[in-house]
Amino acid sequence: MSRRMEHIRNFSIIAHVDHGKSTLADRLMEFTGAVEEREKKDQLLDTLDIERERGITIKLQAVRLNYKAKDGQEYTLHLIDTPGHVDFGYEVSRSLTACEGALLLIDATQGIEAQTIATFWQALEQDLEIIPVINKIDLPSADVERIKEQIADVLGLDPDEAILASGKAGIGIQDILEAIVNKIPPPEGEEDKPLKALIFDSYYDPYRGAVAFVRIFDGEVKKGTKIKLMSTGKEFEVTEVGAQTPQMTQLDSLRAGDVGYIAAAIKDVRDIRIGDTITDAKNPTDQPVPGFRPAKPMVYAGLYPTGSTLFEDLRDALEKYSINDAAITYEMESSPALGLGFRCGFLGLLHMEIVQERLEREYDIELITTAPNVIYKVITKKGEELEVRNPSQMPDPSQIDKILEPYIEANIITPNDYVGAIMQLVQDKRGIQRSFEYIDKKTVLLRYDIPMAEVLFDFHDKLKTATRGYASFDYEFKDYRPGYLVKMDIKINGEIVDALSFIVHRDKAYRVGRNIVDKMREVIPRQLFEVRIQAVIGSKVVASARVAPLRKDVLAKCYGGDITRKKKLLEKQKKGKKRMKQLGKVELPQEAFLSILKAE
Ligand SMILES: Nc1nc2c(ncn2[C@@H]2O[C@H](COP(=O)(O)OP(=O)(O)OP(=O)(O)O)[C@@H](O)[C@H]2O)c(=O)[nH]1
Repeated sequence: MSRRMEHIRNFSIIAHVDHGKSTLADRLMEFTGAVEEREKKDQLLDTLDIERERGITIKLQAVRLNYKAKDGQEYTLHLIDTPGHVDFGYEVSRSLTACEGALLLIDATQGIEAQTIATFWQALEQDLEIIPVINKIDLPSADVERIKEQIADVLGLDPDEAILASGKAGIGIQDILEAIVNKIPPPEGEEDKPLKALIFDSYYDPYRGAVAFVRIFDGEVKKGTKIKLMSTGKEFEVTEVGAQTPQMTQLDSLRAGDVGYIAAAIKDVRDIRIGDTITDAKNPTDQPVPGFRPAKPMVYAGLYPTGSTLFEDLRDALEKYSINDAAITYEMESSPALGLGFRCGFLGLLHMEIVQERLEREYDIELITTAPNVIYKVITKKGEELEVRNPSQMPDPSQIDKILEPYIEANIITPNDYVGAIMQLVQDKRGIQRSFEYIDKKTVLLRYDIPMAEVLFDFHDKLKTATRGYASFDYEFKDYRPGYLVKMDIKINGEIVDALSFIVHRDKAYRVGRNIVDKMREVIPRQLFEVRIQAVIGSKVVASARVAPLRKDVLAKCYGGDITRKKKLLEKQKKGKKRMKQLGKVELPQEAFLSILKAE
């Protein structure tokens, strides 16, 4: 190891949502002079507006800090940010691979929560040096002793090693920096070996093209280096390397142990795959960083243009949008009911919401989204295995041997008073309890296997309601298991609307069918004729309802006189129509497509 590398430390901050990660990161930058107080913007690490609004970190980034330690030495610290949501779990694991250590932040008023444990395990798997930090000790309700017990009992770490801190009040900041320098080992690797760089994040920059955030394990990269992306074999010439300080700052080179960015006039962000290894095209490494896997969508939904948006507008918007989001997949799909649109794959529901919101806001697109669904695997009687991403494409039951559905492994942490309510809720979601463990006198860690389809929509909300917001929840994909599943179709005035078909467990089919038609009756506006809604399995009607026809024309109320009033009324009607889709004669609002999700 070179002397230079002895003075580098690479670390992340891991925490449950809202335990104060961004605030602490800002404080560390401020303390080390990376940002002046006056130029400090609200939470610098979260760049996109939408993230700021939602208070969630989506894109990983890496900031270089210079710290003069008490031992008199100058250190280069790389703070690697990790996304705070379960949809981005793979990205979290990749950014941890780029580090040698992690600060495990625990809110002193909340204690250990589900995501604390999930990220702790991820950090352990990567063999990171973990420094526990008890945060928000400035709050009167901080209970440091309780947190210390949890650190010992649940995480098996030495509670005396925990640093007491407050990102907000600026307490313990220097202690944290000293611990980073003294406890986290410097990076290993060799500058003389062929280039080996792990991509842990990417983004699209209008000037630089697609930019890769990397950790260099071996070798060196600089402007002019011909690089190769190992998963695809594609080659590019580097135009710029640098680090965020936190501004994008150009450097002469990045060498073993460093963290920074590489730009190489790459037009498509999909060429920069998170987890992939970059090497020198002329002198390649023989061993990529292990653990690469392509981003895999877990949830699919149909996106269809509506209102004044045309199919071409949506296609253009998706093309532009996906330049900046390598995780989204989309392919054209044609629905007899909705016309031309796209079947899009997302990492999870949050990812889907973000995409939808950004398409609407940044590209001025009006959309109808069909209910999201998981990917089913179908084993046919002939023994073939099919992947079904759109329920309406489920093969005929006579050809199906088995349908398999994805399961997640969920961790729920809750005060013991709510255990009964949670068990009830999870049972209703077809969950299977795996373990039950007290993590302190009043707090329980429950582990379940639950079909992913059951937690897709409102599980988190229901859990929060059932526990008055006290329980926390985290999950990861586990495996595929056979389920007693059937396809349910919805008929509107006798016609099946393919975009409303979905897969349901046989035991719940009647209840769900009933609830859906009732829900749809509420949301479908009255029209000039009767609208009949039926839920059917094959040819069997499970439930039905009707929306009575409108009697009066809306304008009839105006007695033909007042023009402005008439205009206003028409205006109002137009607005109400915004997210409607015409199906033959019937108009369906967006809510009707999502009724399925609320029909449990
Ligand atoms: N009293 C007090 N409040 C804090 C402290 N640190 C953060 N907060 C507050 O806690 C809330 C969450 O802080 P963030 O820094 O946004 O938390 P985060 O963990 O980055 O949240 P995500 O990015 O959503 O994961 C904010 O309202 C902060 O002002 C602290 O040390 N003391």
